[in-house]
Amino acid sequence: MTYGTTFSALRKAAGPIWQDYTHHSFVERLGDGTLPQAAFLHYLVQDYLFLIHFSRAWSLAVAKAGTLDEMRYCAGVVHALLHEEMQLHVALCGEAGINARQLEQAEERPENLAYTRYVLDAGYSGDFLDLLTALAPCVLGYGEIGNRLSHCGETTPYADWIATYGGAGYQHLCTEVGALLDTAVAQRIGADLAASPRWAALSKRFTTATRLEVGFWDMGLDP
Ligand SMILES: Cc1ncc(C[n+]2csc(CCO)c2C)c(N)n1
Repeated sequence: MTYGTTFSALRKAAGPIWQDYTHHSFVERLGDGTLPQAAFLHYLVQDYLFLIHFSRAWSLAVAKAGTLDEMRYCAGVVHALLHEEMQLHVALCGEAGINARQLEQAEERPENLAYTRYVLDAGYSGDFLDLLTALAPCVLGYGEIGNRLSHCGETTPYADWIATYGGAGYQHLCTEVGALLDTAVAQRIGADLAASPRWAALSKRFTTATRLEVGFWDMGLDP
């Protein structure tokens, strides 16, 4: 699965840490069904809090956007996060007896705090591209994971989660976010991102966010 040329370059520059994220043992155990349910629920509760902050971060992208197209696109992601992705968590946790109020009142783990505030800071202290490169590993990494797990044909209790990220709707979103990134780079930097003075900092942001995704999976295995 490829989601545009900018993502491909950033992913390559991240080196083995990208594989650590997308092939983490949490992910492999979601795929083969051996992940304990307690670990999955712990992850979902933390992820619900994560998504609240990511909704803020995509809202900040609306404010940092340079064009109406960028604004409209990011506003659409905010809507999808608040009304769709978070509802998946409410439904899955509800089945396990955890209600929405309990989700909101859960205590944030430091790994979660580190990641979400890092991304928000990228947006507050930087521009639209800084924010988008910090957001990209989250969206596109889950795209790769969902795509891979949905084709491995294993039966697992986590099939609904896999179907969400491996399904056509989410894969389409990833293609669009990849294109948003390519267009944003083309409009601000030009054809050759890797040759621009901003490459090192943008690549570092992407790699740091990827490291924080690895930390999030590690946290998931440690309820
Ligand atoms: C730790 C963690 N990383 C990535 C995602 C996936 N995700 C988060 S925000 C977003 C934007 C578009 O819906 C997507 C796909 C997650 N849920 N939790």
